[in-house]
Amino acid sequence: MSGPTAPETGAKAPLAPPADAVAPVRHPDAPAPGEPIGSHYENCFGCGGNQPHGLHLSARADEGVAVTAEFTVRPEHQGAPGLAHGGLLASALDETFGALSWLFRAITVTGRLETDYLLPVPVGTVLHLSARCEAVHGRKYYSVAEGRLDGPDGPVALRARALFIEVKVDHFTANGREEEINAAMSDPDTVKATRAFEVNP
Ligand SMILES: CCCCCCCCCCCCCCCC(=O)SCCNC(=O)CCNC(=O)[C@H](O)C(C)(C)COP(=O)(O)OP(=O)(O)OC[C@H]1O[C@@H](n2cnc3c(N)ncnc32)[C@H](O)[C@@H]1OP(=O)(O)O
Repeated sequence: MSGPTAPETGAKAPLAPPADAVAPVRHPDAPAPGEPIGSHYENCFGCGGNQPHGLHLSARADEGVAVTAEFTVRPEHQGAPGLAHGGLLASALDETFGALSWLFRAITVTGRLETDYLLPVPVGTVLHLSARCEAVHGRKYYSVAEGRLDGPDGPVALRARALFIEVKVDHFTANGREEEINAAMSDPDTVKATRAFEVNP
């Protein structure tokens, strides 16, 4: 019987940008600093309003190529009694990194995500997240994030690095289950969010 395979080492492994990576550019049509970044999909576990047990994370554009986000840890998010599940906290970071797409206006998906857990996060906490893109290399976007307890200046509970990879809309249409793809394509809000990326390649 074969067991899990470790992540690749070598070219795919590092989360530090290569020496010839460039600084990310804030798109001229990016939301203004402080402006909310709406949900990209109502059924998204991270930001959708249609997921009763989802994170309901709300993100805002920040200065530069950066975002802030908040979510409240609820009882359905527990791992140990009264504490948030670690994988769920990684989801919150993942969603926050995903929101950076609206700043540089390219659709990106998680290639790699690394999280340091510094403090336990109790149920009831309002987790304040922030993410910033540091560098771009071709289709690869290198970013950092952190999560603080109960305020933007609260204790740091999470630190993360991520590599997101740019994809086109057909990444979703070719791979997603047909019934959800068809429903999404008939939802004007999802189509509008998708078009924003298509007309700004
Ligand atoms: C109709 C409805 C529309 C809806 C419109 C919605 C739009 C808005 C959605 C936003 C959603 C956000 C939500 C939160 C973010 C998620 O949660 S996204 C979901 C989780 N992530 C995924 O499912 C991704 C799964 N992985 C894949 O699909 C493929 O591996 C990828 C990432 C697309 C890459 O595959 P590929 O396009 O064939 O590219 P590939 O040549 O392998 O790699 C490109 C480069 O990246 C590097 N790379 C790739 N993977 C890795 C890795 N794991 N580690 C290191 N380097 C890597 C390669 O080495 C290569 O480097 P270079 O050679 O260019 O230097």
